Amino acid sequence: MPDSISKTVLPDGLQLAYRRWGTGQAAGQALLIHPLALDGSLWAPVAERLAEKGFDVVAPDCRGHGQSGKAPGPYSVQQFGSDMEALLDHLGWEDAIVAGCSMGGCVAQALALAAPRRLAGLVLVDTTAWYGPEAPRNWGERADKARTEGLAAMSGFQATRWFSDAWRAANPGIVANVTEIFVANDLACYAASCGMLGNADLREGLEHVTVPTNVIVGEEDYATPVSASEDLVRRIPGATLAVLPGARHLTLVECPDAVATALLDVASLVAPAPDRRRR
Ligand SMILES: O=C(O)CC1=CCC(=O)O1
Repeated sequence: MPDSISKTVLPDGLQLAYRRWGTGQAAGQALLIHPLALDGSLWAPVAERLAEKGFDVVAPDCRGHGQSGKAPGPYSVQQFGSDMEALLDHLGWEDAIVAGCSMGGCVAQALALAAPRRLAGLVLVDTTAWYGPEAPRNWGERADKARTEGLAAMSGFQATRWFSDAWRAANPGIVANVTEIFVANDLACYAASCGMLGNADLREGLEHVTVPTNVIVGEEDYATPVSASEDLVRRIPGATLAVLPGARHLTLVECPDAVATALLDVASLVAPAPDRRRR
């Protein structure tokens, strides 16, 4: 369980909710950004492992998600990234190791491009820099399906995208919890988030990322396949790739040990604070 659930007010007046583990601990600071139509609670298994190692960990609910304000769209990954920067300001964190899964990975990249000094390290989990030329149409169709059929009708499709067959069979309670979070989404915010991903293109500028970066992906991820992670590794100087055998899209839930290890590995490469300030 997180130590607390808090809210801050963003510059446009919207409330941003966040969970925090290991409050004030000094081993490092980690900001964890969740996937589409889910919330910061998805990071709990990873956050608990980091807090056990002395990290101060925060996982927000992005705008339009979870307990954060339901601003109308359109949304952009740049807006979500600037929300994260406002959260860092609120926390008094000059920088943090920033990890994002799927949509959260796109937001983490947007933050890295817009405000590179706010990152001490970067961990990109089951994500992509670009969903490809068909993305606006594909994500538009996903939003239309949600509007016409409702999110509950999509939950079976989502569960098979999120988790491997064996893991779903072994963990029905967790699958039910994640599905419950998905189904509770505000439809307009879900559609705006789909539109955001359809338009997201973070490819330009990733060659300038200088912080230690780990990219991690499930071997069976067909939402953001291994090739998308390989592309990230080609673009980001010095980035390393871990492919998790047998796992699918939500490795933060399916393989929390591996994802926590990816964060700790990045933390071990982070320069001391005075050197980071000089960047
Ligand atoms: O495609 C999916 O269903 C999964 C997904 C895409 C973006 C995200 O955050 O989750």
